[in-house]
Amino acid sequence: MAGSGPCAGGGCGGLVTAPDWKPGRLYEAKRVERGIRGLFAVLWVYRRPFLSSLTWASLNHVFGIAAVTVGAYAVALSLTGTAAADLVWLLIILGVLVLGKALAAWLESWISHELAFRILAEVRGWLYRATARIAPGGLARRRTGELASVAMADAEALEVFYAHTSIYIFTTAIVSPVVLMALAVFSWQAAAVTALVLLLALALPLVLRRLNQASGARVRAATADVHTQVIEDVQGLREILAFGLRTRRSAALAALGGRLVARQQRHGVRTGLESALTGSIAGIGVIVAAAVAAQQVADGTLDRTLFPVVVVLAGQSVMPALQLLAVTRHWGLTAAAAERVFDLLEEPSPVDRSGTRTLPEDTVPAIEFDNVTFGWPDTDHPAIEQVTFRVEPGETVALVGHSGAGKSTCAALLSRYHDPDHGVVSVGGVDLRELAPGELSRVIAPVPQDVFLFHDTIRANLLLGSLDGRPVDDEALWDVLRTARIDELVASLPAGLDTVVGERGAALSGGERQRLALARAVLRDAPVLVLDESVSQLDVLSEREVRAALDAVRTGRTTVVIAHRLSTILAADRIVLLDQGSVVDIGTHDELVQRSPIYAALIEAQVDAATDLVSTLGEVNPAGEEGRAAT
Ligand SMILES: Nc1ncnc2c1ncn2[C@@H]1O[C@H](COP(=O)(O)OP(=O)(O)OP(=O)(O)O)[C@@H](O)[C@H]1O
Repeated sequence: MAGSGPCAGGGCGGLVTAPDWKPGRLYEAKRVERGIRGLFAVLWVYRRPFLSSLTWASLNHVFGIAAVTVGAYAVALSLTGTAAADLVWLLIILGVLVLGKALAAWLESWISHELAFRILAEVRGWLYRATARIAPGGLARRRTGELASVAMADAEALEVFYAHTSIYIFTTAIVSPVVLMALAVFSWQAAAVTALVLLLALALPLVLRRLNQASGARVRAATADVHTQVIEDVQGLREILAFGLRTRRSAALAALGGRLVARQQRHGVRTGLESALTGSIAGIGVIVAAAVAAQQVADGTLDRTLFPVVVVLAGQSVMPALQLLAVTRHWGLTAAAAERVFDLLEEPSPVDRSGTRTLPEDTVPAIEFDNVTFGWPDTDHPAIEQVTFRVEPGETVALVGHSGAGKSTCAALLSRYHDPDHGVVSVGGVDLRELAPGELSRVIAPVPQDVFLFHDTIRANLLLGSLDGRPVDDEALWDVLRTARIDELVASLPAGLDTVVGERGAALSGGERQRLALARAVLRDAPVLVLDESVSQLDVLSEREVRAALDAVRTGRTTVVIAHRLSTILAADRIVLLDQGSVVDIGTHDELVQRSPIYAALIEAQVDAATDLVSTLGEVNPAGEEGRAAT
């Protein structure tokens, strides 16, 4: 887009590009609602192309009004007996004005739409960066569908404002007074009547603004609900089919759709009525102005050849306002969409990222929780309380405890999804809050339970681990695959590294996804690994492979693993035992078995589960062992 059109080069190409959302000067004005202030603040950023668009829009009006006025004057002259030859010069002027109007209309439409689409693209970029800034901690309260609705539908709804409303506001403010002044030259009485009626017509939407915005907000909220449910239903399609929920979910979606239609209808009827009313007021004003002018002609205070000119000018002075009033129908929706967009843009990050400290490269740091207390937002009790433990450089520590003990909360604090309410989490002796933004991801590689793989090739998914997107050759990729014990599988795939893994890695098994995630972490070469072990059952072979991969990957790294399986617990150097958010013991497996009844109970439960599994397998296939022994 940058290379073509009137926006290229000196036009929109010369735009001030805003790398991140920074409220403009106009934004500081507190008199108007935040969403609307935000809209104008963005316009301030793009003031140069906007001014260009506004100039062409004003010229479009001026040429149009002049053309109609000249035409009306020519008609009046011909009716009063002026020879056709004497009207030629008027017709030439008329032709020039008509051509000028066409050119101005074309340029106005071109620039204003290109400007609007550029702004929408920029707003989408800002929204994306805002989402990344507050993620993942700040996103917990928002549903994916709602976010998608803001980023797509609400952002899209701003187009009307940037391509039309903003221009019409200014053309009304510029053109109408100029035309009224021209009208006053011929009849100040007609000008006064028209001005009064114009103010009345414009005041109505302003007076009803709050009503309009409230009904617009209801429509946008209902739209977001529909989007959210559609996206959730697509994401949860497997569960919907598996549990036979199709009819129930369709009915719920239909109900949401019905509510949206009802709200849109009410909004449409209300705003339509408002438009009709304001249009009628303006129309009646022109009729009254014409009546005033007719009386002046009858009194002899206005030349009869100027009567059509007065009527035309009165009509044309309200034209920009009528255009504006036509789009103010959308105002409530635009304002509500803007409110939602700026809500997200300005949502504060749950963590302050202004730290500047770095850690020396090529060192393996220790991890320390020092008296850490943290409660999740919107909860009334801490998830972990006064947690203190240290993981020495190169050591593997397993966090162990019943469900809800606080293991994942510790991992979330280590990845800085949130900051502790009290106490300090540090790496290499540096409080995580003091680390420079990129440093945390250089030093700590998280391997989550629900590994996310993009619908892309194995190579592309692996390269996500490359620091700052540095190029990595195939040999290095095979090395990390070997370390994570997944090289043989990748080599056996028809397209090798170029095999597409499917949406969310659907073409791979749970164990393979985890090993790929481990390979990605190895590629990052972060000295600290935080692994949230999958709770879902892997088959014995997969578990063994993941186990071997983890053993290889954790060598030479400080590793914190949220352990759910006995084999992982046994492989750790030390164990931190959590219970109800507190550390109740720290030690080796042997030490804890000896002295901690909670730990002993946990291990017993694991052993019982394993025994149950073995006996179930025995019942299903009593000859299995012998059969295998014989082969
Ligand atoms: N995102 C969240 N928002 C609110 N509360 C949360 C959130 N995540 C965890 N909690 C709460 O914090 C407490 C500790 O949960 P946490 O997930 O850390 O335990 P866990 O030991 O990892 O459990 P599990 O083994 O079941 O994953 C629980 O009371 C849980 O309900």
